[in-house]
Amino acid sequence: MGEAAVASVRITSATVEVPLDDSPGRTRTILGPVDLTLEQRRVSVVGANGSGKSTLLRLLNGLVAPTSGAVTVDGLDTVRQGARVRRRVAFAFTDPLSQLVMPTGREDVELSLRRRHRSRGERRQAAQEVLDRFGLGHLADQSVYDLSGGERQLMALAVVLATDPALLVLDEPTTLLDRRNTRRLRDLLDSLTQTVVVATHDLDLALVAERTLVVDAGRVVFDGPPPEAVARYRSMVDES
Ligand SMILES: Nc1ncnc2c1ncn2[C@@H]1O[C@H](COP(=O)(O)OP(=O)(O)OP(=O)(O)O)[C@@H](O)[C@H]1O
Repeated sequence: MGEAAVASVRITSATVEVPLDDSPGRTRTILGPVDLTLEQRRVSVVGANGSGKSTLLRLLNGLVAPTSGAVTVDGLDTVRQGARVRRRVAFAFTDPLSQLVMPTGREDVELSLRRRHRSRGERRQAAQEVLDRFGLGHLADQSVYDLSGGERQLMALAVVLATDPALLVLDEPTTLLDRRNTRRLRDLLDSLTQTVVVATHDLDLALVAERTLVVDAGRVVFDGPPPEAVARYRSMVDES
């Protein structure tokens, strides 16, 4: 596999507001304003529960549209050019069952590959290669409901990586993984040529990045080297 170009993400004065249930017509700002240009191959995002990490991540492939401001990936606007953005940006959800829509992993990987390989035979072969690369070949035909949580999480990752996206966005990818599979996932991320943005509560995983964002109450409160970011986040947790 060749050295892929690093994806360029630009977030300009972006806010995300949601309606207030008890006050019709009024909104609450859950993120922003955020101004960021991400051009590193590995970016991690840390922050407490409810701080806004998932919302920030969801801006990157248009799953969430900014209420004000704009988000572009490689110059493509996530709202106006959403379909093109989503072909470049793969999003892996915390809950793998949000990702796995077919009865088996093999069928799910084949579904991911439907645009790339029109012929059934080619698609089957390409799917097998993806499954083998992830060490999931032996689980390919098992019902996704019968996989363990960790196996399911790895299968969901194989499904999103099958299309070879330019940018991979991972929302807490290790929550269901044991130590061995966490290490496997870390090695896998290491081996990827794609740009990866990962939100995580696993601070060891957060450290395997070139840049780390700390999110607190909807704001990016620190943006810099991972060790400093993790230290900053730890001190915030200790103070609270
Ligand atoms: N569609 C929505 N409508 C209302 N509130 C929302 C919506 N999406 C997110 N929120 C709220 O915005 C805040 C940030 O949520 P978000 O999921 O981004 O946090 P997070 O940092 O990813 O949390 P966690 O670590 O628990 O996954 C939370 O208070 C959440 O309840």
